[in-house]
Amino acid sequence: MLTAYDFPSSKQAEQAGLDIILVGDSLGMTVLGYESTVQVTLDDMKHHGKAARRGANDTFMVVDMPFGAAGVDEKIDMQHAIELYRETKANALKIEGAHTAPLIKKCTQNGIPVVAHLGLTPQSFGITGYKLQAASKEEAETLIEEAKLVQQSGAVMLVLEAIPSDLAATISRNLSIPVIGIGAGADTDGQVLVYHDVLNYGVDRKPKFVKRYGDFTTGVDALKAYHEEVKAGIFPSPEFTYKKQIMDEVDA
Ligand SMILES: Nc1nc(=O)c2c([nH]1)NC[C@@H]1CN(c3ccc(C(=O)N[C@@H](CCC(=O)O)C(=O)O)cc3)CN21
Ligand SMILES: CC(C)C(=O)C(=O)O
Ligand SMILES: [Mg+2]
Repeated sequence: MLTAYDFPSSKQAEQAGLDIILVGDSLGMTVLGYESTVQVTLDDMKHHGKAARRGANDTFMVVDMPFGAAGVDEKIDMQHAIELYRETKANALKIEGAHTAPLIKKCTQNGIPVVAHLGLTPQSFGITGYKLQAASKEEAETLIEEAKLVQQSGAVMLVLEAIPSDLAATISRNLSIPVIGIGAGADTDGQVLVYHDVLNYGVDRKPKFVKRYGDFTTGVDALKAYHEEVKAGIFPSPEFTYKKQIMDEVDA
């Protein structure tokens, strides 16, 4: 699983054969320049989800429910879920936190597949910070119970973020649904990373769990070359110019 947030990135993910595209609310930080995912709105997610779908019609696409849109008031949450699912043509919605178990159940009953997200849930960074979760025995036991709860509530998949790898392995073994890890070690059923982290594209922090497979910072060199060539009169050369044909016959 890889995040993608727009038409070209989802098209690339589909061309690369990724199994699942996640239109993550991390888009707030990677493409909108917000300080956290807390600024991301339902409209942001609809806008990007629709664009991502247009680039990848044949790939399973998960869209994040943003901060404040889920886990607050079940009636209103359901309206948000229905709108987001319908408008983006997502295959599933992802919802953070075990407190949303009743919403997972309601969505499932109404035909919306839900991906649960436990461990580090970035929408709660104000409470938890961005750090390893479930590091104590008590917290590990709580997380195991929460994972069972979201599965029982109907979740079709679980994302586990920033937890000890042995705990993630145990949860993956104990659940029947696929478990996708990020910063959760090698023993989950799948992995997810953020597009901009994988390609080193405009991100300045690198969490421990990020491996870079490409380097989009070369884009800056390309932009410099373009700028220099225009200033030096090198671009546009004849090969990039439409031919002269009018002015020979025009009185000016
Ligand atoms: N570009 C990007 N990649 C992500 O993986 C990501 C986002 N954005 N935005 C939403 C959340 C936030 N995430 C984050 C953000 C920061 C750390 C981080 O700095 N972790 C530190 C550990 C800090 C500590 O333990 O005190 C690290 O070095 O891994 C981790 C996950 C994961 N998600
Ligand atoms: C990091 C993944 C799991 C996510 O939720 C996101 O990209 O928003
Ligand atoms: Mg997210």
